[in-house]
Amino acid sequence: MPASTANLGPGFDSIGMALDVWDDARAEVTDGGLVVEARGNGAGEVPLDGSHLVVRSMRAAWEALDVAPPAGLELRYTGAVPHSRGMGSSATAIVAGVALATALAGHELDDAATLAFVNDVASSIEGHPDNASASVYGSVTVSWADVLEGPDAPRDWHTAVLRPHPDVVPVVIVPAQRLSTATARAALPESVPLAVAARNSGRAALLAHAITTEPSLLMPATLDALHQEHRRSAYPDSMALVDALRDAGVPAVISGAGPTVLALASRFALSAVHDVARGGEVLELSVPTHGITPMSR
Ligand SMILES: Nc1ncnc2c1ncn2[C@@H]1O[C@H](COP(=O)(O)OP(=O)(O)OP(=O)(O)O)[C@@H](O)[C@H]1O
Ligand SMILES: N[C@@H](CCO)C(=O)O
Repeated sequence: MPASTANLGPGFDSIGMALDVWDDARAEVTDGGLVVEARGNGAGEVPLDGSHLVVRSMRAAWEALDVAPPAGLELRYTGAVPHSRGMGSSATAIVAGVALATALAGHELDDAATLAFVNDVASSIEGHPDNASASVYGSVTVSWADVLEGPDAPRDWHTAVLRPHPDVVPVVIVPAQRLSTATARAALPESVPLAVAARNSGRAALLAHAITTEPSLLMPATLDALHQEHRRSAYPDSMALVDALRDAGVPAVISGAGPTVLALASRFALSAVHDVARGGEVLELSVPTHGITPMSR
């Protein structure tokens, strides 16, 4: 399962993009007991019992499938996605759990209906679909729920997959600082004025056009009115870097709930990103055109 970046500016809780950093998860049914092994990012930090996020996600998937969990389970997880940085680690882990459980229940992970199920269940567990859908499908994803109103209404999540323009190079600048999504979400207002929502809708629609077809419009297309300014005090250094990159002509945003910064650089602007972002961990990535990748043993 790949990492992901969410929002891309105005696509709050809707638009995501897969990033070429991969977690690896393997599971085997056993006669009894639970064994969890965690390697790489998260090792020594995440619980190794039934409260592990992947195990919880597997249980939720079996419940949604109306399938009894097996007597025993061995889970081996190797994490490359950094935790609590804005690169979708929790969604990657949730997608892994739902995908593994669905495969163990006998469903083929390259089947469109199975992927739609994994996408729906994983997005429901995460609470918003932007990261999960990108990890499921790869590429750029636009996700929506069947219901438009009522925060507690049951949702069925759906996703359209867009192919990013080949000139768009995602560059992430990953700070050492961590920020949990829950903390970042607590900084957001309950509601916004209609005029602000309308302006943001226009930018989000423009983003879908710019990232697929006309990258020269990415600067106006990545301007967000819903979340970044409200969270500025939670990641002041990242916002200063976003501002500096935009001043240098590079479309830059906060990646997900931060504090990682995402620059959507054209191939010609990569040196500008490196000049402005000097000091941070700068990773030039690609966008995988596939998400969950089943591997035979
Ligand atoms: N591979 C994993 N195994 C177990 N738990 C994980 C794993 N990956 C993430 N988590 C849990 O999710 C938490 C991070 O989730 P959080 O939503 O705060 O950040 P994120 O998903 O990395 O960033 P963002 O949602 O902004 O992209 C970790 O602290 C850990 O509890
Ligand atoms: N849309 C989410 C992404 C992080 O999980 C947010 O910004 O809170």
